[in-house]
Amino acid sequence: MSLLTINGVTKQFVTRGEGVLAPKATFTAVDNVSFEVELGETLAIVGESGSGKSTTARIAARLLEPTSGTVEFDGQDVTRATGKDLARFRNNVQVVFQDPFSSLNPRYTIERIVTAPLTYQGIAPKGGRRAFAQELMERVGLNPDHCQRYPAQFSGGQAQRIGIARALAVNPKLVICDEAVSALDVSIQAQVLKLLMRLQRESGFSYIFIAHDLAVVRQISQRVAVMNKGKIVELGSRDQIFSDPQDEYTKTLLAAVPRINPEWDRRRRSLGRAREAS
Ligand SMILES: Nc1ncnc2c1ncn2[C@@H]1O[C@H](COP(=O)(O)OP(=O)(O)OP(=O)(O)O)[C@@H](O)[C@H]1O
Repeated sequence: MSLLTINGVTKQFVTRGEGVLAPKATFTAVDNVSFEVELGETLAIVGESGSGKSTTARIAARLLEPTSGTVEFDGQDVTRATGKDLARFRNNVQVVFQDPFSSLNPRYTIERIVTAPLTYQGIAPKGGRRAFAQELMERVGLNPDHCQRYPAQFSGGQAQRIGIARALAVNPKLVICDEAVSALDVSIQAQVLKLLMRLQRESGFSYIFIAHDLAVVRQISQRVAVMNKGKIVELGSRDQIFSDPQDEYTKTLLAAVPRINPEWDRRRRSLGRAREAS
């Protein structure tokens, strides 16, 4: 049985009308999308800007209700779950967003931020909040003594590690990474990717990994869904998608990946390391 099943999901938005030149209209952002995520796997969703990746992710996380179709988690239909059922689902499905700073309250200490998911649910960690926060910090490769600091005292890569620590606090079964490494420098990106892969090996949860960057997707995913204009045009194993794409749009997307100049990449990496160290 799959962990998550997205079944024929469609999401329409009604755009605000602005007079006769731009009348009110219905826009289909996600169009009859279906896929499954197995426990322990990483499914990447790729596609150009506006193709519907984030809307699909938000529906999968129940941050948005679909116009039609269903979302099943662990065999339960959670499409319109409320109350305790929704709370249980939210425990199991965590989201890591693109901009780490915008999702961390600048006025809260890291200890308060990473333990917030427990606070919402009235759970008191056994050894106390401080020890729990310190353990999470260690798991994501941050100095546990820094848990009394504030978000502004961390670099972008470190802030994203804090976002990941917060997601792990409730022991989720599925983590949705929505462009989670896109805002980071290449070398920091590589470190965070390594961290995400290590955490998955340790805890066995699944990822839905949304990204523009196909090199990143190739590194982390086992299966890839390609979206175009709200539809999944192709879904297959990573190797099939990258070595033997069937759909014309997938072929175009792969052909558009720039070739990296090794010297330029080396410089970017050392610059990134220097920034992270400072
Ligand atoms: N709340 C909303 N109201 C109206 N239109 C929306 C809303 N949210 C998203 N859209 C539109 O739906 C389409 C899909 O957006 P979505 O953010 O899912 O795409 P995306 O593939 O994630 O793009 P990006 O990579 O740029 O984040 C876009 O055309 C977007 O403008």
